[in-house]
Amino acid sequence: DFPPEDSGYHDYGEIVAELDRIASEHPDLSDRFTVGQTYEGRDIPGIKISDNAEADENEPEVLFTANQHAREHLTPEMALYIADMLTESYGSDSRVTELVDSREVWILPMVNPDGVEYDIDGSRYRSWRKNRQPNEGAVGTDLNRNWAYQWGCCGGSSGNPSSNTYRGPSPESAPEVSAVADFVRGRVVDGEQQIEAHIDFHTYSELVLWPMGYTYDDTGSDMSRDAHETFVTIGEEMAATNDYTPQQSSDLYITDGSVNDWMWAEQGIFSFTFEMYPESSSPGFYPPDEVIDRETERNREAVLSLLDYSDCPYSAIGEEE
Ligand SMILES: CC(C)C[C@H](NS(N)(=O)=O)C(=O)O
Ligand SMILES: [Zn+2]
Repeated sequence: DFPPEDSGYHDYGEIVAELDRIASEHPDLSDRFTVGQTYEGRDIPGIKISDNAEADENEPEVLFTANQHAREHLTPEMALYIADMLTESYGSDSRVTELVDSREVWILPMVNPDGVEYDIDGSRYRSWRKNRQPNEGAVGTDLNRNWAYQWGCCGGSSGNPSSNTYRGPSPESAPEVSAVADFVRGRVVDGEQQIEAHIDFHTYSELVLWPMGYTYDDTGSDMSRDAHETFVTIGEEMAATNDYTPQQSSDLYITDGSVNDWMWAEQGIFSFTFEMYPESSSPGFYPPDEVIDRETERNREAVLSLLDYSDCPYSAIGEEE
């Protein structure tokens, strides 16, 4: 568990309990689900938020994922905030009500629970990033280098099992990545991916990032000019609401096998990364729990804006689909 002074953060059991609480308090607006198991056998928990949540209605879908990286403990709090905000404000905030009625929202607050539990199970934080899957002589695959698009292509990951950016022995070798990827592939209905947009929450640096990550090029065979313009327009609009810095992922550094590149290039999903608070290494990965409310609420408008655009992202640049 977290130390007493950080008891505001939720460990794996507490995240599951919170999702169960939300589902029991709002049975008409939510549906609990699991996308699969981690290496150590934990269920990867999820909640769907929508009116008639149990039904698959023909509405645009949006996915929020968090905690690919174990030590980034502010990120499951962000995902929990979204689930709470959408259910609590339903019926009182007309914008939220409209969005919940017309969208289907999938939330996976803790994609790497094995890593999270390992990070917090000692007398001090371990600064653990990867999952807990053993490799040759070292433990852990970096989930955000294990996705199957351009995996290991471009020097944006490591082939050394002890590296913190170890890409794994093969794409989707991490059960956590294959479980989430399978869930997303499962949202292709009659050949059409129902998920339109996605945010993967990380810490830290206060950035809004969009693909591609494996190349510095703005456009190419996997990123048309219209798609690039749409990413930039929506990304900059979201950054204007939370005062993060908007940029292409590769402007930060080259990554290969990242979730954003796979979501966009393989599934056509407008996929972003939010690097949350703080801006710099103090307090870095372990801000005090007093910042949770402020730093999750800070992204409220950005989340609502993406939900808005999800019925037609290209409308951001005045185009039809
Ligand atoms: C999304 C990418 C470009 C940045 C991310 N940074 S983090 N969250 O690991 O510090 C990462 O290295 O995976
Ligand atoms: Zn991260």
